[in-house]
Amino acid sequence: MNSLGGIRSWPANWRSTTASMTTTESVRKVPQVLTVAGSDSGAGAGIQADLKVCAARGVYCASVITAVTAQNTRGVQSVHLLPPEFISEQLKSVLSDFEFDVVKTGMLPSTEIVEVLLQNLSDFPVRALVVDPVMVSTSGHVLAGSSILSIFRERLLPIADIITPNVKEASALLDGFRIETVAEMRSAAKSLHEMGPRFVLVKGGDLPDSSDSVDVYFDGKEFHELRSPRIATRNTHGTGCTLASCIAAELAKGSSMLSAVKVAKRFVDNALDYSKDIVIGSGMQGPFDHFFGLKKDPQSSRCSIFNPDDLFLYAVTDSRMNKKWNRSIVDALKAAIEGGATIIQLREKEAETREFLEEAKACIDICRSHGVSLLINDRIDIALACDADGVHVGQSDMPVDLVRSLLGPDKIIGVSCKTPEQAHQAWKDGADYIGSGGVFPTNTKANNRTIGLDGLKEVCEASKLPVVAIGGIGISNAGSVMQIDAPNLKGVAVVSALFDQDCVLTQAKKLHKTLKESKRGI
Ligand SMILES: Cc1ncc(COP(=O)(O)OP(=O)(O)O)c(N)n1
Ligand SMILES: Cc1ncsc1CCOP(=O)(O)O
Ligand SMILES: [Mg+2]
Repeated sequence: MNSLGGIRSWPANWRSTTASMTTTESVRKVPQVLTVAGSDSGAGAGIQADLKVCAARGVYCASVITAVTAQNTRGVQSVHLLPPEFISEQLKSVLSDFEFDVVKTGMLPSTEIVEVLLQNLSDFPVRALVVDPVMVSTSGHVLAGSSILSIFRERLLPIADIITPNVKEASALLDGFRIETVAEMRSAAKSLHEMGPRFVLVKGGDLPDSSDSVDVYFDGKEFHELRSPRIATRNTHGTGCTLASCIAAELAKGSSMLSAVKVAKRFVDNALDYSKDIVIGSGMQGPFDHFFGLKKDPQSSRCSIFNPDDLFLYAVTDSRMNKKWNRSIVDALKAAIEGGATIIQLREKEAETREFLEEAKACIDICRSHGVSLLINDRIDIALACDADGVHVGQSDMPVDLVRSLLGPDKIIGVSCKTPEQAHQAWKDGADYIGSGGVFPTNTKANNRTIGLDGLKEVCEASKLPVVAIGGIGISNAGSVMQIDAPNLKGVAVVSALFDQDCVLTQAKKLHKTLKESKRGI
């Protein structure tokens, strides 16, 4: 693991060994994951889910099968374990050939199978290990009994980079520790962390009586509660395998751990939402569609991992203000994020291209390590060059349909709109959100027409996209903005309220608190 919780780097010579096997000059390394798990004949979970999510996230996935299950949407009818020697043959075969970035484990149903895995991981060290301690199927069938608990605790967990138990699995690993609240999930995450994994994600999907699905992430120092609204659907078979494999895929592409976890959670939420009404099989646990990102309808075709709730406290940077207060962009961003900023836009109106790019790269590192998206203002070329999470463009910048075709389906695109017509066009052109304002007069952007709270409301009502309000917003008036009656108004974007201030951290915290209180009051 590197300092951001990403994965270890390859030895300096890996590229030359790979290059020696090809006749072409340039070698393109494809991110690679190995899944070591059980086969699900219904293809909703297990190896089949792992292969699908990795393919959907642009990562190659090889598979070592530990057990073959006869299962469908009604449950598990039968399980056949493969002989440990043959599992070892599979492991040797692929580990001696491929250069996996990440190994992900799922169903490891016997001590002997864990032993052969450990032996092979010691013969062929890998860069990162994601352990999904699969024990019971969604339908309640035991897939790995209590006999595996001690080898998990003593030998597998200590070498894992992250473990992803649900509450039942966390409880089993902790000798039956009762987990019924988020506070108990936190205690469980802490105790599991003491067993050796570098990161722990306790999944709260099965927690009784909660309207949100809350997962608790612990890095040994800090907890993060990752919340998303529950999606009413029967099609949840394979969510655990998908989440863990998506984490593995994102790590393989170079993400930090927190960022990988956030992307994976969002991927699962989006897949569940997209597939909530599909009918496959006659049972109670249907599979979902991992390829929602490839669908034909332009509005549903984007494999977007954008979460509109991220617009809650949108920090837009300003280099003149940083100069005035004598702080670096990196320090300003760190403070804003620590104070609660949920998305960042790098708005650089003065820098030369080279300087802007260097700045963007430094900011990307900070944002990725905190799992916060970074968008670039105006400059599509800079966004492409630094692989930012997206861009924000205005009505006189590059047209949105062209931006979408240049950036592809995954990137976030925001568009400034002052009128219902512009909002409709932004949606048609494939934007993800609208920035609407100036709501109040501002000194930050010259000659900017103020639309007021009424203008904002009119845009929100016409918009099929989520909206963030901008312009002259600060602690004193953020409440009045959030209280306009518009469910798609997701937050406020601010420049001077954070960055033209003595202490960015204090202002961010105060504004975050104000926004939370006004949201509660709605
Ligand atoms: C979130 C958000 N909303 C609106 C804007 C303004 O964009 P634009 O109209 O292109 O003006 P400039 O920022 O480029 O001056 C924004 N940047 N962010
Ligand atoms: C970029 C932008 N677009 C519309 S208003 C504005 C400036 C917002 O700055 P501030 O939050 O300091 O009023
Ligand atoms: Mg612009």
